[in-house]
Amino acid sequence: MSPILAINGLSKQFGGVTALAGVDLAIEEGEILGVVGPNGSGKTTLFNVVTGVHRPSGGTVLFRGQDITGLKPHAISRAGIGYTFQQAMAFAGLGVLENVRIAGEHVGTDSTANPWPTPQALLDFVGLSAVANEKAGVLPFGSLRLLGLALALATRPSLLLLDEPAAGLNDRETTALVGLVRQLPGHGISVCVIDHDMKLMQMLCRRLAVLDFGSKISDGPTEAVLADPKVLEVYLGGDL
Ligand SMILES: Nc1ncnc2c1ncn2[C@@H]1O[C@H](COP(=O)(O)OP(=O)(O)OP(=O)(O)O)[C@@H](O)[C@H]1O
Repeated sequence: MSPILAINGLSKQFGGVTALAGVDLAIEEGEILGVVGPNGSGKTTLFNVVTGVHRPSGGTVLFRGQDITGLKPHAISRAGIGYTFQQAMAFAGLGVLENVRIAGEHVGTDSTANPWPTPQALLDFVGLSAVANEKAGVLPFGSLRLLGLALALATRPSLLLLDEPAAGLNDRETTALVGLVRQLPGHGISVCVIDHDMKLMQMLCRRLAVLDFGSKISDGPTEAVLADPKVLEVYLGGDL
């Protein structure tokens, strides 16, 4: 099967800084792929280029075989790529359910069956039904993260990019999040996740790709990648 996302020779310069230096990466249909790497290795830039926040300096991004390189974020969202931010993004003054409703209005949909046909169904899925009518701004941090996931899912992605989804969550909240994300491929949603937490990545991902100074240095089954001498060298003295 061809990959849902094919990244070829992707590069990004910020002035004199090379954030991405010719990255090739494929995300397969139905997988949960992890992307790891030290601070500043280019992970968020990779997501920002795929989602159209930044234009690449070179290379291409194919989504389901279509060239989406350099398209605007709304066009990429409409094509079916969803994104959660490191900071949960919601309208603080609006209700939780209202936030999900609005997120679902501002995107196109593809022809795939919608596993959560209503905003309420999405809130049930992420476990926030009890606070449906609360203002988003009063939610505790962990719930705000779950709302961020619901907002991304409301855009009906077939590929979801998660940027440090468990940052700041306690163990119970992280376990809940892992349980939700693992269900996504069963709903037709492929996932690519960035995180520094290797335990989380081992729970979520059968495959990892590792970036270092903007280049991919390893890519394969999670256990093999974590034992790769090149990866161990990068993380020497770190938290691997
Ligand atoms: N908008 C920008 N302008 C200038 N430089 C940038 C910009 N965004 C990222 N960079 C630089 O590009 C490099 C890669 O940064 P990026 O945020 O992609 O790394 P990262 O792997 O996501 O890091 P972290 O794990 O700390 O989030 C860094 O040197 C960073 O300073």
